[in-house]
Amino acid sequence: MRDGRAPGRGEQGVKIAVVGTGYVGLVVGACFAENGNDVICVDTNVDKVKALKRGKIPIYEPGLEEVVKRNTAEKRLSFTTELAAAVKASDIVFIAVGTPEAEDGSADLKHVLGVARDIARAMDGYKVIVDKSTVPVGTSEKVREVMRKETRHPFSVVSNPEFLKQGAAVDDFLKPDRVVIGADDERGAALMTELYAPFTRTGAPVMVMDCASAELCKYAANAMLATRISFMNEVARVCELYGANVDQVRRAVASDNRIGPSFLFPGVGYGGSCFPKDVKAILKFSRDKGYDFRILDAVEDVNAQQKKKLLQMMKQRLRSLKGKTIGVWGLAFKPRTDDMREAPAITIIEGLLKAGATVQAYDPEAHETARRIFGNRITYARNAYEALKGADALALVTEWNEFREPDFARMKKRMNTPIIFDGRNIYKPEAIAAQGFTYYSIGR
Ligand SMILES: NC(=O)C1=CN([C@@H]2O[C@H](COP(=O)(O)OP(=O)(O)OC[C@H]3O[C@@H](n4cnc5c(N)ncnc54)[C@H](O)[C@@H]3O)[C@@H](O)[C@H]2O)C=CC1
Ligand SMILES: O=C(O)[C@H]1O[C@H](OP(=O)(O)OP(=O)(O)OC[C@H]2O[C@@H](n3ccc(=O)[nH]c3=O)[C@H](O)[C@@H]2O)[C@H](O)[C@@H](O)[C@@H]1O
Repeated sequence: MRDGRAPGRGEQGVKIAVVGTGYVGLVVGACFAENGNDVICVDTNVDKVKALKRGKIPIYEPGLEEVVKRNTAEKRLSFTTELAAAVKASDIVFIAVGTPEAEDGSADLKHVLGVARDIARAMDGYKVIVDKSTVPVGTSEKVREVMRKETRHPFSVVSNPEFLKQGAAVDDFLKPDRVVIGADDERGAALMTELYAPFTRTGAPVMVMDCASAELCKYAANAMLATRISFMNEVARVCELYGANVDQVRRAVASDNRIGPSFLFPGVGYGGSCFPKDVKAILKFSRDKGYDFRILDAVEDVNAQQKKKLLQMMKQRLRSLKGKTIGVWGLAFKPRTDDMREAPAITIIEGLLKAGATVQAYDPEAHETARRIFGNRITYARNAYEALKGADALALVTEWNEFREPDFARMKKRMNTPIIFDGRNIYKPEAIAAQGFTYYSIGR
């Protein structure tokens, strides 16, 4: 302990280390500091740590820069590559490193278990080791085993899955719907409940359970949300076959209190770093025990088809894509992030290029990420209108706010032919037709 106090919340808050300073770790570290705790963020990426020390945030996440800068200035938040020193200086150590998809679809635990081993080697007394990364059921036990081999000091292993969404991460973390704490001993559970007390003043429940249940909560929640999306994408397909309007169907279905409105928007399929890999992982660890999670097989399959949907629509309506110029609005997997992991835009753009089209793309935040994927195989416009210069059609892939009410006359002037393929159903078909555009959307 840095000041000899018992672990837990004192006048200075809790001493915390967060290992892994990515989309989750940086938000978690900054927000715990915001609530008065003393946080050291650790990452092996030297450039990232250097940049953070200079106050440069490596990702785009609304509101994060302000929280990081304030807490760094007030010396509650610091950054390092030295894991051992950070562990020694902390009572609670969060593991927030990546758990990418392995070749067989399982979550690759090499980073999590490697960090657990390094933490154990650095221990100098009782610590709570908290797994924040999304990990399959049974991982807490694996973490315990790895650590027991390396240290004689006592420790608690806690599973504390994270439910934040990119683009709203700071808000989601500061005002969670619930906090899940998986703990197999009371000491760890009590310290974690105390740590989260300031986040649950508005009445959000802290749910304490065994580690296995906590680990499964995360996958069940993500898989349920992914299921709703694939379900509505299938409803949209049926709407197309019968000339029904998926917007009207969605609103009516959503108004049932038992169903609710969230995550029922049809589109170009779900992307991001989590739904695709987490659906695959739950399928895999269910199958490992001989259980076939059939619904999720379908969810995955529907999503893979849906990612190609806009491309198929363009191929069908424009006849040939060879030699055509397509303006693409939106590259990130969702608005308010620069992240393109598993983004539908990748499938769509690769398909367009393969078919011989030229792509002029615009995204408010994701150009740097996109350059690492496409290099100069596409062009990056300075604004939404520039992406339409001489375009034979617009493909709207991500529903950034700035695309919702564009200057249609200006768009038309820029385009070769005024055709819009809307992958997110953000425009009203009648209104667009009145502006003189030919308009195609999903399930309407
Ligand atoms: N991105 C999201 O919105 C959410 C992600 N999660 C889960 O949180 C975990 C982390 O995800 P992201 O933050 O998106 O990943 P990320 O890839 O953005 O960040 C991971 C960070 O860990 C660092 N790292 C890797 N090995 C390390 C080591 N040995 N020591 C120190 N640092 C190390 C990397 O350099 C990187 O900065 C994953 O399990 C993910 O499924 C959970 C909820 C939301
Ligand atoms: O485990 C995670 O990493 C996180 O995964 C998702 O968060 P995130 O991937 O950041 O973004 P979402 O808002 O869930 O969107 C995921 C994808 O679904 C798509 N989506 C979402 C909602 C909808 O109605 N339709 C739809 O196609 C989005 O466009 C996006 O591609 C979950 O919402 C978070 O609760 C969870 O913590």
